[in-house]
Amino acid sequence: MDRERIARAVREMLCAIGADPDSVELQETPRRVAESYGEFFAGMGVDPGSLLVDAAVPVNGDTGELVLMRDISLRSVCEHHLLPFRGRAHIAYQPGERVVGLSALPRVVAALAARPQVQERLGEQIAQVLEDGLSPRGVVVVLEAKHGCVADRGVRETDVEAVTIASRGALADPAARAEVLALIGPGVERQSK
Ligand SMILES: Nc1nc2c(ncn2[C@@H]2O[C@H](COP(=O)(O)OP(=O)(O)OP(=O)(O)O)[C@@H](O)[C@H]2O)c(=O)[nH]1
Ligand SMILES: [Zn+2]
Repeated sequence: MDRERIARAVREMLCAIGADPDSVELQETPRRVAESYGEFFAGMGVDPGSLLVDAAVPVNGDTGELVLMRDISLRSVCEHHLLPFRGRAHIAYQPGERVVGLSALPRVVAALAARPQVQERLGEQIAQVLEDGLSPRGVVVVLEAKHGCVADRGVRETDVEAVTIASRGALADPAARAEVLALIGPGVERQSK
């Protein structure tokens, strides 16, 4: 990633809004924003499938029927406004032959989230990487997120959460999927109310 170029663009934006990028207060801001963008978009160029390649865990056939990782932190950036959206990802799969280390799943989420995204595509991409990498019998990916562009500008709905579902194979069946959704339960914020 070309951080110098990002910093130059941020300097230009500060000028465009009528601020002085050479002031004591703002002179480090282009560099800081460039560093932040380095984090936000660290998934650019990362092959998420490679994160599953060496992640197999030998279970000698004892895969269990369902693996669910609930409440994985989700941080991404919307491609429309370059504003953050964040929340939780829940990933369930019915194993075929392969089971991977649990920590591989948040890594796949993080790699795909660290790009300009829309929530629906992010969910579909996570589901597809699992489908391709694990050959599971079924996959469900549920994302729950609050979007900066919905909360802080535009309609300014500060509490709404977007929930999206992507599913594959046996878990695309509504009855099978309902069991997973029941295990995921209501959103954590609603649980605590
Ligand atoms: N489906 C979907 N929409 C998103 C996502 N992130 C942001 N948006 C929406 O993308 C839309 C962009 O709409 P545009 O009309 O092109 O841009 P805008 O005028 O800035 O949009 P408003 O937010 O409606 O003011 C808005 O409705 C956003 O709320 C996302 O992950 N998925
Ligand atoms: Zn947006």
